[in-house]
This record gives sequence, C-alpha cells and structure tokens, in this order.
Amino acid sequence: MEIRWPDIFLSLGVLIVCLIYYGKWKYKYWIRKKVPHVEASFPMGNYEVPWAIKQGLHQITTNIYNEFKAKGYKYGGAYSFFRPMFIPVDLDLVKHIFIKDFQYFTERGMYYNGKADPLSEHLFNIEGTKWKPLRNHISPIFSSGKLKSMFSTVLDCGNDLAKQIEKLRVTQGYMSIRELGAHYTTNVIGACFFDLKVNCFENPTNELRRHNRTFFKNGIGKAMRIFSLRSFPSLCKLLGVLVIDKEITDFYAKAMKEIFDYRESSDVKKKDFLQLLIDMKNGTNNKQKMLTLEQAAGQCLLFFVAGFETSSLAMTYVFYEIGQDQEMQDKMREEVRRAIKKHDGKITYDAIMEMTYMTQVFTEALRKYPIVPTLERLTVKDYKIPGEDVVIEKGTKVLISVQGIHHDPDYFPDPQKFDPERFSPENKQARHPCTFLTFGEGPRNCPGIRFGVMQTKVAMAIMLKDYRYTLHDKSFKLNLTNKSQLLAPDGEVSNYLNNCVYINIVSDFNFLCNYRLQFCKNNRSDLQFSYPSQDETLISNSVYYNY
Ligand code: HEM
Repeated sequence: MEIRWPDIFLSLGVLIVCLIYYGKWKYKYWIRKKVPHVEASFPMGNYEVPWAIKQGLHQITTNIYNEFKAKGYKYGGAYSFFRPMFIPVDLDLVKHIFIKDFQYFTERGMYYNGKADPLSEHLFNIEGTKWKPLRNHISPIFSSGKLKSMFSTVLDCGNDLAKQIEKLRVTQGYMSIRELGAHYTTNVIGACFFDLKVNCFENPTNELRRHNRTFFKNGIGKAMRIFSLRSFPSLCKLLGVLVIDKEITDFYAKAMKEIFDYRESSDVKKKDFLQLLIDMKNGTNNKQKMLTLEQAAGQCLLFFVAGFETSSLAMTYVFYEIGQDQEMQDKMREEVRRAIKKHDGKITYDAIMEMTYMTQVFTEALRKYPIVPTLERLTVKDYKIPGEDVVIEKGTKVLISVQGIHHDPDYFPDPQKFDPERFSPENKQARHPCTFLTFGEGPRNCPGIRFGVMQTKVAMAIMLKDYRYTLHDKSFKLNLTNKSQLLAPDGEVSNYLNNCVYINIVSDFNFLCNYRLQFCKNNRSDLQFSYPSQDETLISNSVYYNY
C-alpha cells in the first residue's frame, strides 16, 4: 500500500489541533466551576514533564498552596496534565475532607492492578469498599496491648543497634544515620510482624534490604511510569502497566509463600500479624476468607515499605537537627537517663512513654520535614463545599499540601526554625488539629503511628543514652529531593552512603566527653562520635544496657 505522506501529516495536524482545543477547553474547567485557580499551560497543566522534573509534585503543590493562601482563597484548582486537582487551604475544609465528610473521600485514587500486579492490591492503594473490612481487621494489630507485647522484640533489635553503634564507633567513628536507621527498622518490622530475624547489621546487602531499597529508587523510568499511572490510569490498567518492579513482586511473593507455608505447617500458633494474614487467606479462626496469597503478600510488602523508610527518615531528620544543637541533645539525653533510672536502670515501655521531650523533638522534626509532603484523596461522590455553592465533582483528585501547612507562618511562626516547644501540650492544644498532618488524618490515616513512634523512640533512647553526636562538616546543608514520593535527602536513594546524614559517634558516659559532629565530604552529613577511653565505654554499657 502506498504511503501518502501529505495525508498522514494532515491527519496528525488535525489531531494536534484537536488536542490543543481539547486541552484549552479542559483548562477552563475551574473557570466553569467558578473556582479560583492557577493558570495551566499545555500540555502538562501546572506540573512538569517527568523527564525534566525541577520541582516535583510536592513542591509545586506547596507553591500553589502558598499562592492561594497569599490571595486569601479558602481553596483553589490546578491541573495535572488535563486532570483537575482540587487544593484546599482552609483548615476547616481540610478537616471536613479528612474527618467529618470522609464518606465522600474514602479513597486516595491510587493506581493498582490486581491482575497484572497482584501485590499492588494492598491497604494503601485499594478503594473504599475493599479497604474498610481489611482496615478493620488489620487495625487491632496496633492496639496498646499488642504494642506492649511487641516491645521486648523491638528492644532486642535495639540491642543489636547498640552493638552496631559501638562497632562503628570503634572502627570508623561515624555512620550514616539513614542507613543505620533503615537497617534497624527493617530488623524491627521483620521481627515484630513476620517473626523473621533479618540481621541487616550483619548482612546489610541481604535480599530483603536490597529489594526494599529498590522500591524507593528514583529515576527517569520510574518518574515516567508514575506520571502515566497518575494521568492515564484506565489506559495503564488496560495495558497491564506494573506499579511495583517485577523483581520485587517475585521476591516478596516467593518469600511470603515460604513464610506462610512454614508457619502453617508448624504447630506454632501466635496472635500476630502473620497469623492474621494466614487466617484472612484461609478463612480460619473466625476470620472471613478475604485475601489471596498474593494479596496477603501485598500487605506484607506494604508493612515493610511503609514502616521502615518513614521511621529511618524520621531518625535522619532528628539527628540532623540535634547534631547541630548540643543543648537540645543534652536535654533529650538527660530525659532518657532519668527515665531509665526511674525504671530500675531498664528501658521499658513505660520509660519510653515518659520521654515526652523526645516526642516533642521527634514531632517537630516531622513538622519541619513532613515525610509524606502531599496527602491525596479522591472524591467518590459529588461533594458540596459547606457554606458555598461549589460542588467538587466525583472523580476529582484532592491534594492536601502537608508541606504548605507545616510551613505556614500563620500556624508555625518562623517555620524554618527547629523548635520542639511548638509541641508542648499547651501549644499543641492551641492549634487547629489539622495543622500537623505527618501521619495523615481521619479514618484513612496511618494505622502504624504509635508503632512508628515507639520503634523510633527506642532507637533514639538507645543512641542517646551513651553517645553524643555532632555534625562532621558544620557547613553541610541538608538538601531535600523533590523527585521521590517521600521527602528524602537528595541523591540516589539506592546509594545511601552518598546522600545521607552521617553521624559521628562519641561515647558520652558523663556528659563531659568531647564531641565533634562532622558531616562527611561530598554532600554527606554525618554524626560523628569522639572517643572515650575503653573503660568508660565498658562502664557506660554495663550501667545502661539491660539485655
Ligand atoms: C514515622 C513513621 C511513619 C510515617 C510518617 C507514616 C506516614 C503515613 C502517612 C502520611 C500515611 C497516609 C495517611 C493518609 O492518607 O491520611 C500512611 C499510611 C499508612 N501507613 Fe504509615 N507512617 C509511618 C509508619 C508506619 C508504620 C511503622 C507502619 C506499619 C508497620 C505504617 C503503615 C501504614 C499503612 C498500612 C498505611 C495505609 C493506611 C490506609 O490506607 O488505611 N506506617 N502512613
């Protein structure tokens, strides 16, 4: 057949003109709805092409929030490609969306593909009707009783952390706090939820750790995929586009099958997460049969990735800040030592709960560095904004700028300042409840909050009671990446050693040790320790370690 180039060019030209007109019509959506908005440009709307990201979804959403706020708008609209995005600014409206009118916003509108990519069908991604029963079954795993029963396991992992710190102190004198934190939290999640001894300290490149790292790895390919999944979810579903790398899916599916088989074939019966998943898979122990093997493996993957990276980033930000403020660090250390002393020299669950100043520091770190900087909801039925004539249509994506709210001087004056007093009981009480959104809000918030806080506080108590940390390079400035789904230190996530806060370790038996915190060269921030005599370390360990 003869190729008629003029016809092809003509058809293409018509297609492009139609697309431009379609885009222009689409970009009038918020005008038609009489909603204030930011001007969009063809074809990306207000966001960026995935291969040339300068600011990323989070920073752009924060900029839009700031623009609306400055103009006194309570909300406004934007576009990602041709898709309208609704951005609330007013905190009462945010509260309606998260809590009071949750029934209109039960989903995040995340892409998943149960057929091609069964592990993507997990609690975080699934839609409201599937989500509710699963969440109801999973939530009790985080009850106070369960947390207390997991505490000794967390402490065992803390014991391994203490040994690793001492080893690093003696051998190199510094460490990457993010790497150390990720090893520790992977060990904790493995032990508490999957009855696994992961041993990341002894074997830092084990398969689980390697795949978990890859999960958060950035790159153009991944950016393009996320862009496609967000912009054309139906087409992606049709084409069987994968959310999770096949290698990771295969690893988790195989590993989890082995773990399930082992537990099912043994006589061991524990009341833990693993057993809960087995019961939901088999319909045993009065549980409805509601998960396939792959879906159960998907929940395992979610627990690992939701639990380890968030908490290790939290540790990174805390130590970056207290590495620069020795007074604050001393105050935390004193509190830790006081609580341990009160509890017969032991780190107990109650001792950890009593470390309230530490909680303030931790919370302020998560205020200044919100690990999930944008929260998402999907409008599942038409929603009339209270007191206004505007209706947010079913299918509209809602983006809540956590970063914008956390850095809004109306709620947090001098937002760049790190000030744990912002979270004193009185100051907390005086603020709107939706000003702190690091763990999300409402029925679809993070169920792992208390566990995440507990594992991080145990690590911090263990790290602070005997050691002091200072920045290696005082001029180091922590750069954050806009390209990751999480707010993370800039650099290649797969190579933690090149982009993380490094900390130097100083044994600190009697508060009088010299310390120096140095950041490593090449954009590394390290906490560094100074070296006490061997005797001091031994005495220190024998006084405070109770394992
Ligand atoms: C510092 C630690 C953590 C932070 C900052 C964090 C943050 C978040 C955020 C922002 C969300 C979304 C909430 C929303 O949309 O309203 C979320 C959801 C979730 N998180 Fe966490 N998280 C942390 C630790 C954990 C841990 C330790 C686990 C489990 C072991 C966990 C499991 C989950 C799950 C399962 C969801 C999905 C909930 C649902 O859709 O029903 N998280 N987390």
